[in-house]
Amino acid sequence: MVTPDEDRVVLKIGTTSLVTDGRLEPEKVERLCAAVRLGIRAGLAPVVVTSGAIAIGRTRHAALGDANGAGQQVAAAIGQGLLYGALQETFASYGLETGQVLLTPYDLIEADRGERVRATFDEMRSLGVVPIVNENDALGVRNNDVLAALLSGFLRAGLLVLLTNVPGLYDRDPQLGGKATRIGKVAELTPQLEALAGGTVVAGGTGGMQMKLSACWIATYSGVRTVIADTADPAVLVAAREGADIGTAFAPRPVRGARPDAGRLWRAFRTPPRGAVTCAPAGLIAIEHRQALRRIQVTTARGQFHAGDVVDITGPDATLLARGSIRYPASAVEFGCEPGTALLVGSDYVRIRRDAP
Ligand SMILES: N[C@@H](CCC(=O)OP(=O)(O)O)C(=O)O
Repeated sequence: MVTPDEDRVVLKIGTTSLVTDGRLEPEKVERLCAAVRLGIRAGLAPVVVTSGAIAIGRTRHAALGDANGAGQQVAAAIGQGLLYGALQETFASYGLETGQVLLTPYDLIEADRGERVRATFDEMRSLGVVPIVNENDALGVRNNDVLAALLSGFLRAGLLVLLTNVPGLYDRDPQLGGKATRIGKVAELTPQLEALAGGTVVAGGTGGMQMKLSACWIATYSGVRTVIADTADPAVLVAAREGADIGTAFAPRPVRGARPDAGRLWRAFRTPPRGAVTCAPAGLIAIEHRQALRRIQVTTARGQFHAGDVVDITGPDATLLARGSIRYPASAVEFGCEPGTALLVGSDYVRIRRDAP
């Protein structure tokens, strides 16, 4: 059992907040260092997650300008050393020792790797070394918003700050024109809110607002308060920690019992569902109480899923209630299972709505 660590904060900064035309902008790096130093002086233990390796590597090697797949991974492999080297030097000029940690989500999901990751972060903290994290992109490029969210839950951080080049989440995509209003606080992230606001694209980054909202699902379901804010202010970390009105703040989701681990959250929010099962009334109650969903509590199954695949669990009106890994293939659900067979137990799924009907 890991205890919550309110002073630990994860600060994720995107490519556009550090890099312009394929080069690190010294002023932007200084602003990041200033934010981290202010946070440390206020008693926080920041963990920095930075992007930028791919953009820097593309500029360094002419053949990689618009490469995808393995070429993009090579760009990251070239750029990562340059990115970290420059960050380490600038942080040092602010009196801060840093250490580079390259991770994949699986390092947080798989138990034995996770233990070593945790030990490294704990030791860095006790030695006053600021971790500078990036995805280990040479092995496959995913997204740092999501990695930062998984890491914040894994470390039981008190706060996740996602820095970007927009001031927060808007009630409609500002790029569509017309009046868009920043949403200051989100008490509960819902699929409806995500659909409303999720189209906002962050130029130059890999994910845009949609990816940030995926990260918000993961972090808030891990019990971590999450703030999306722009990079303009070095006081951002302290302000976010104090609950000031900056960007968009997402309240952590109250969780009954054990918080979902990184693997369950990864499956619920980042693994495309291979099918869906529809609940009968008794199934709705089972999901509401995070109990096993049994065959008799399901009316229909859709999709060609296999045992272990991720499926949506929906109400009769197709409302998404939960998502998780089903224990039986579609064929067994349709024809073979005994009525009492548990298709998913409580630790196999994450409820998506707080108040399932
Ligand atoms: N890990 C990659 C960036 C991946 C990523 O999520 O980028 P961004 O959307 O700019 O935060 C890199 O260092 O270039």
